[in-house]
Amino acid sequence: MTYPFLKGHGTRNDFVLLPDHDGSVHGGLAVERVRALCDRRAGIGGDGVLRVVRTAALAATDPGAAALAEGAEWFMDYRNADGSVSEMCGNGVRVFALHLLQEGLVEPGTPIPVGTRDGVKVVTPAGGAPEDGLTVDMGAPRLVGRTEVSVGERAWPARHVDMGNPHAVAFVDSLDDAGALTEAPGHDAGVYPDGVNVEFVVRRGPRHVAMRVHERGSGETSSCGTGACAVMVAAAEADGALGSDDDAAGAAYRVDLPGGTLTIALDERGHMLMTGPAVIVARGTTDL
Ligand SMILES: N[C@@H](CCC[C@H](N)C(=O)O)C(=O)O
Repeated sequence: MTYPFLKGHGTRNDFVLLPDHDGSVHGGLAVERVRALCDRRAGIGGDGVLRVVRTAALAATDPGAAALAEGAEWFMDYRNADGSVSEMCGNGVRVFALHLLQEGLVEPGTPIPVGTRDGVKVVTPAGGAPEDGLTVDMGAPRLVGRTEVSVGERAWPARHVDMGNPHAVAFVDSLDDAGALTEAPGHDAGVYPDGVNVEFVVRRGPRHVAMRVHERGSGETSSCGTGACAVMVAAAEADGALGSDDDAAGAAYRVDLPGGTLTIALDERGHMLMTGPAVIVARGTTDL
């Protein structure tokens, strides 16, 4: 059986998109199929899969997820490259919205609500061509507690940030300190029973940071949108810019990643607004 796919990326965090509007093709998206599609040598290659399904159609197989997406016609059913499910993908949701726009599945020029397992995220073209920039209302971050991460013999204090999915943000002296990142960094399994995305961060200037990320379920990636938001809020907190006179509200942080740059601001509601590019690079059919 062959079925359609697209390939896209946001700051080089890359995804295989599977159109499955009525849920009839990939209803129970199998772990093995996700792994085969994401395989960089034997498959299409990607950090994850974005199944494009109508929320109404998802209700038949995953009523819990569909209930979280009330009000959104389209649902981003996200899987990591190892087949595991995550609540949210910040780069993925921009690519997903671009796909909806390019296929005429949503009204151009209006905000696009996208259902996710972390609720509805609203995506808006930032001005100009949508490929150049889309802004996502990522909702309010939760600063949960303090923890520790490690690579080999080295350990760092880390901030536990919940962006719908779990993050540990560690400030380091150099991005090289994290080494090759071929394995998941050590972390407290009591704090993160379902695994964690780990960000290593350095300062580049006022409201300007750079980071690397090891993603749960995908390994080191070139970018992570939820991770960049977690880093921004940890940096703003460390700057004393949360809830003070020098409030971070409205002021954007620049977050450099190996795959590009994301801009993240906190609005007056405490919601994070993440802006970055999205690209569709290929489309075709596959029998993987
Ligand atoms: N790359 C994504 C995050 C994808 C999910 C993550 N690996 C997890 O398991 O939580 C992003 O851009 O946010």
